[in-house]
Amino acid sequence: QKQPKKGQNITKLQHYRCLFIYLIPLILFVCVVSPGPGPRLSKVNLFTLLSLWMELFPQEEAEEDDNDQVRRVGLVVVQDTKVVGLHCSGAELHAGQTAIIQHGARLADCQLFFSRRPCATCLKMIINAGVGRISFWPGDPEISMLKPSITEEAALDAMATEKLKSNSRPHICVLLQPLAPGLAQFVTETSRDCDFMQTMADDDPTLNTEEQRTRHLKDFSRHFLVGSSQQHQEILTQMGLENFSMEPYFSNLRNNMRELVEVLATVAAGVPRQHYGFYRLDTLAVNYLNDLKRMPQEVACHCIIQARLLEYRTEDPKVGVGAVIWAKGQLAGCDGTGCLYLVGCGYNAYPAGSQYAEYPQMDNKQEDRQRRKYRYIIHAEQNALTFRSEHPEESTMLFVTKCPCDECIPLIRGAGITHIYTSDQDMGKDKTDISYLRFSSLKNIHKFIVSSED
Ligand SMILES: O=c1ccn([C@H]2C[C@H](O)[C@@H](COP(=O)(O)OP(=O)(O)OP(=O)(O)O)O2)c(=O)[nH]1
Repeated sequence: QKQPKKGQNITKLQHYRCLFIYLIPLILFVCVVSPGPGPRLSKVNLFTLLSLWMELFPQEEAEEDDNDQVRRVGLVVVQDTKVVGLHCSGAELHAGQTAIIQHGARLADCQLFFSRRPCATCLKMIINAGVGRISFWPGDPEISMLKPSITEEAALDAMATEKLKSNSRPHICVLLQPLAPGLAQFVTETSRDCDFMQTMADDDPTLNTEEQRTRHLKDFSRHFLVGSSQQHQEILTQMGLENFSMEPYFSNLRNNMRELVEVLATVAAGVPRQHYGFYRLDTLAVNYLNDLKRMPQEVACHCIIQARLLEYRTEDPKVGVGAVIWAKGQLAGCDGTGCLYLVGCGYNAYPAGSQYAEYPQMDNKQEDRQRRKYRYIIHAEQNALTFRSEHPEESTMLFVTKCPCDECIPLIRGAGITHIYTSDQDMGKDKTDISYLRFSSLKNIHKFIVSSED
């Protein structure tokens, strides 16, 4: 057997030394010094998740009857990649009809994300309004094929929908994407450590998200997934999606659907319920009942979870922030949201259109202040206010996952926000480039922070 020459061994040794001296520090530099953004939700998946979550918007009326064949639907209206409407079915109007009533001809060239394939009655009006693209979650459709079983009504609706689909100008499709690698794990970790959980864990160290997540997962799976593969394949075929009902597409589709439902359950579990809720900052217990009348706790939690979903589009490598603005109109009732309507929403990110790493990404631990992110990043509230689609005169509520900073307070006041729902993490802190000193003394705006009931 040929022995390696002495010189060859030295070369190998040098090679390994080079690896230690140059390569490993380089890898560490890339990972630690310039962390880059964590895994992000794709826009398509964010809109899909928001549509599923809108389907579960808390309702004043009795819960849906198990035998009712028309199922509730959530809907997200997107214009130029910005969310301009969040809707859900109410007692009288379906989500699609509500969007027509609220946006009318402004729906032209919008994209619609439905939590179920809409019924023919909604679809014909949506197509007529000139919508650009319609995407739906490929579970049981609005006119249920599962409840109680495929009846004449569901079959007729499926046929009419097919005809409308094939004759229409807008592209009607299923848009689902696999989650970015590592995102599920990232969502689990950040939900466990998010500001809402941390605030509560200070009072109650036994609090953990796992139990709540398991409960949500069970409920949401029952709601959004079709239990048996065979039934799901039948539904897809009835809806003209026979390609999806074949392998390997079918397994991929079910897997993507399951993953998204898991993300929704995890994010929702990051906002504690039961003994916790949003209470007025200055007079916590005194106004408890009044506050409940103003905004039911379930609705406040629902909106903050929308903001938490938006967080996962952040471009800040360290902290994601999401914000949603809703207003309370005069006319209650036609929509499943009562008299609430969306004003705008956003997350923290670098100026629209900028390239990755074009601007500094470091925090205030970086000594060179020029390399810090703060003068470049647009805050979640700033994006929500900039791209708001309505400018209401009435009660306007901001739901934001981080206490608004001093840079945002004058903007919030100037935009006429009347109520803020947030967490008190960082409140009162001054971190040189960003400070949170003005929120607690902000006057004439009702402030609610998450805390325990007592
Ligand atoms: O009202 C606010 C406040 C902050 N941000 C965003 C901007 C920025 O992207 C990030 C700053 O967060 P933080 O104050 O936590 O600073 P940090 O330096 O990232 O973290 P640390 O808490 O370690 O100082 O949060 C908002 O979107 N809205």
